[in-house]
Amino acid sequence: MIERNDLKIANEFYRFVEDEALPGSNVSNEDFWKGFSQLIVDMVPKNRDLLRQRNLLQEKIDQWHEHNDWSENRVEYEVFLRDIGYWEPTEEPFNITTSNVDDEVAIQAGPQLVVPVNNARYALNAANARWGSLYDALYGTDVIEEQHGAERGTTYNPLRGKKVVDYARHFLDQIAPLENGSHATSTQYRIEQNQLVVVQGTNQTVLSTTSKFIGFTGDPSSPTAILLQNNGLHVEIQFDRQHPIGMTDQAGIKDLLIESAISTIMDCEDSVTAVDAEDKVIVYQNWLGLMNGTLQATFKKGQREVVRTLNTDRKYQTVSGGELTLRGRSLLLVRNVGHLMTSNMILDQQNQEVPEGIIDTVMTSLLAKHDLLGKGDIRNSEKGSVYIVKPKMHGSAEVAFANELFNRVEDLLGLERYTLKIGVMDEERRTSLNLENCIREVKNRIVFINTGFLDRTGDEIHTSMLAGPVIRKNEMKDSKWLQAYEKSNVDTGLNCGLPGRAQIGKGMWAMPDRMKDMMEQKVGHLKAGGNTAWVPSPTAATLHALHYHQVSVTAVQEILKQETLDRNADILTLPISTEKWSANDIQRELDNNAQGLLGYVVRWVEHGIGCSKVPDIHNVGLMEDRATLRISSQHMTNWLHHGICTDNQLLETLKKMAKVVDEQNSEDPLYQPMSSDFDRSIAFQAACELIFQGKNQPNGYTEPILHRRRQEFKNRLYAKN
Ligand SMILES: CC(=O)SCCNC(=O)CCNC(=O)[C@H](O)C(C)(C)COP(=O)(O)OP(=O)(O)OC[C@H]1O[C@@H](n2cnc3c(N)ncnc32)[C@H](O)[C@@H]1OP(=O)(O)O
Ligand SMILES: O=CC(=O)O
Ligand SMILES: [Mg+2]
Repeated sequence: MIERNDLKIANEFYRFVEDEALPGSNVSNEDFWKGFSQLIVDMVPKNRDLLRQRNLLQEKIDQWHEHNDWSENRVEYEVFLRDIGYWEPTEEPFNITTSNVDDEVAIQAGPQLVVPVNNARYALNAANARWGSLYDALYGTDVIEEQHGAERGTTYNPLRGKKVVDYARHFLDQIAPLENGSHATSTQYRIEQNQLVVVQGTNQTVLSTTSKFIGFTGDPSSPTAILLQNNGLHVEIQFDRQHPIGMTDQAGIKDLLIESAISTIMDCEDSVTAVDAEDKVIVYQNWLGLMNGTLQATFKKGQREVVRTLNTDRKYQTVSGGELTLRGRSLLLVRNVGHLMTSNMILDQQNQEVPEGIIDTVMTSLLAKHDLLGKGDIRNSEKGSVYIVKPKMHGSAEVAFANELFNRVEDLLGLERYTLKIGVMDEERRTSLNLENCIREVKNRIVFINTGFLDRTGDEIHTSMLAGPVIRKNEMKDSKWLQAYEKSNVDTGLNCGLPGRAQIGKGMWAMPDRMKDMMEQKVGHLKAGGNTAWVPSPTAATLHALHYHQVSVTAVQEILKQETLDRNADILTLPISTEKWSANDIQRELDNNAQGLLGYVVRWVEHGIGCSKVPDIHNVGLMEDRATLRISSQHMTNWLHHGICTDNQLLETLKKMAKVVDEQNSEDPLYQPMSSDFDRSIAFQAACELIFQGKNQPNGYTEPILHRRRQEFKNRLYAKN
């Protein structure tokens, strides 16, 4: 540890700050450490008080459930929540005033990709996922069904290829219909007298709405690309008659390039494993590389060595002879960790670990200053803003704390007030109930609210742990509280004037391989008023982008604004079940939760991987992160507490499913089977602790156990080496 300004700082982190973060930031080392130290003195006690308040409220809620039956006393329950200050009084209506927001957040409706920022290869891929190939996204996923000769196979399947092309032509007909005929029969595209002319054999036609054609590349008589715009999003038709696909296409089309991940969240939180200075420096280094444009990843794909860097912008000629530049990369936001955890990277004046959320805000802002100063060739925010997503806040006092922290960090780094923007995750019940007050606390800097329904489900289970046994996991998405929460979130966002300044976001699609289902269901997010929604991969971003061409979210929001909603109806309908499940149903539920939990935890604790695709018992690969772990662990804790299962049954289930997970990972040479020694397996012990100690975990969070167990595993590794 290095001692500086009354702080003890882990050497690795200190060197990163001194050698990489501060140089070029226009902040002197002296001012930085002095200011950071004072910020810690002032802010840490407030952070601790907020956590104490969380615990106090949870204790009161637990006591209430011990003495009352919620289903018989619903009104009393609501009064009680108000009395203890869990449910806050509302004040006068207001509108947010956030300014200098990039169009990607303020105006354009489209997909939001999330990626663990500590994985440079994925992070670069995500930043570049602003544009994606529709042909690849269709050919490579189940959107085109694998049947009747259209299977993927090992070599190119022309029948599957034809289905892809048909789908894409149909999409063009939807977003840019022709005055006559269909894109399906087009044989040539060219530009004549500033118009896009579409030839169909001996006939020619134009677009029904000619203004949808906004640019091109190449020769007007034989362009290499045609740029269309619809609902504020772009699509590029690409031509190349020498290309293997283009040469088989009657119009020479080789692909449709879709504007896809309009924004991307670089995640430092639930998809990341970072438990010490060594891990955190990688997180910060990657974010710095994205902010100054120098991030690079070199890796092998098959036999090929790939060097991945950030894409440059895209240039077109306009119809009127000018030049048009479109951004080649997603607008990047960064998700900090929440208020809960502390980090051994910095010890404060009392030798206590400093809250990691405070360090994250200081560091991710300092690193983003490299973008604001615009020294590199590549810019993130053209409007000079830094976009920080703040997760897991409980109620308006915690949001007010974040606001104060942001003020302090702006002062520390010499940034103008409200340069630091905030995205508020609506993912704890105390925030859902008090969302309007939460938004008010950051009304000058808020750029999004987002229904993080996964954490929100975990919080729902933990908060009402003592109220009764919860419904089965898969029933949650149709439950009353969840529907009410989603509606209330949109309604609050509209009433606080978010459209035009900030996003109203919807949650993650957690089945990365089920793209056909996503195409059928995720359009619902737009119809419910969300102008962005989370996707787990670039391919999902490209496919989900099609929804924003089909539905104008602006029009939907206009209609919703006219409606009046009783925001509170059903939001406090607890997901408690009175069903008598069969022994078989109970076992299947336990098996499913245990498999997902173990499959995720083993990779977290022993491999340092914070987001994984883990098969459920139906063999559907599910995106698992810390929020889904919070659900599965709390669910099992709840059933155990209410005697739906016994300790022994749970332990035997975990042992049985550990063998299944071991089998699933058997091809990984670095994998250590849990079942070879359950007592010695740190991952297995972590899994048990998450469930058997689940009632005592703060708000049901999994971080404290995961971090401790990962540190234990790392120590064992270092001791061995
Ligand atoms: C509740 C919440 O908080 S949700 C937010 C947290 N969740 C996330 O951030 C989800 C992020 N997604 C992921 O981490 C991954 O998609 C997973 C773990 C779900 C699946 O990963 P894998 O099993 O490796 O995916 P798969 O093998 O199908 O695809 C890998 C390819 O897709 C790319 N890819 C997958 N996900 C992403 C992503 N989110 N961003 C960028 N690229 C991605 C990889 O770069 C890789 O391509 P490459 O070989 O060209 O580099
Ligand atoms: O962060 C997202 C969630 O669903 O939780
Ligand atoms: Mg979350």
